[in-house]
Amino acid sequence: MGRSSKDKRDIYYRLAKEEGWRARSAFKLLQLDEEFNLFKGVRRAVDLCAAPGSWSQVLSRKLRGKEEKSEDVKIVAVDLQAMAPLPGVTQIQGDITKITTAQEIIRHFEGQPADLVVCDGAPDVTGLHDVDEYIQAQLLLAALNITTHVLKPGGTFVAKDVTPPAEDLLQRRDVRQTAEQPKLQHRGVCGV
Ligand SMILES: C[S@@+](CC[C@H](N)C(=O)[O-])C[C@H]1O[C@@H](n2cnc3c(N)ncnc32)[C@H](O)[C@@H]1O
Repeated sequence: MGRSSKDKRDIYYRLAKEEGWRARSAFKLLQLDEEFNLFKGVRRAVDLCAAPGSWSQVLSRKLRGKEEKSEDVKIVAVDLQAMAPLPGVTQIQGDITKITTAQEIIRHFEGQPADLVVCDGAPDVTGLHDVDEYIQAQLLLAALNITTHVLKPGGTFVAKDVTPPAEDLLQRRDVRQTAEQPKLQHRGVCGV
């Protein structure tokens, strides 16, 4: 049975279609919110590696609610790939490991730092375990570097797929961390 047939049987795949989420991964963020109350008091957020945009959809719905205009809400979404527009979400197409992309993100939060940074980054896999682990760790390092510039003290950083070296990295950066396994899939870390 092909991958897409398998996916179609997946309860979260069907639920995402029904509820209008762009990807089933929306439920990972919603589950983390149930567990950690992630969005409480959050008005400014960054979504790193955001395409096709289901986490940005969650942020848009949770932070803006039903209000047509939420002047104080700011959501910046970044990905290598272009994304279809979302209400209240500013999009940047770029590579988060590049200094120019990092600078562009940082510019959006100068003066008023973000309350929340999320990163669901997944590089293309090469099939070579060590290489893939290294690239994944580099992506997390890039996300963490950007976070140190845009996140307010006491803000929340959420990232997925942390390899053992990257966990060490978070500890070295003195980030308080909680390992969490959303019901949907993927090992993740929520640093607060
Ligand atoms: C699993 S998808 C993210 C799904 C997204 N959270 C959602 O809910 O729709 C992983 C994304 O990471 C992006 N990505 C991988 N490496 C990146 C990089 N260096 N800079 C920016 N985005 C990257 C990919 O383009 C891909 O869209």
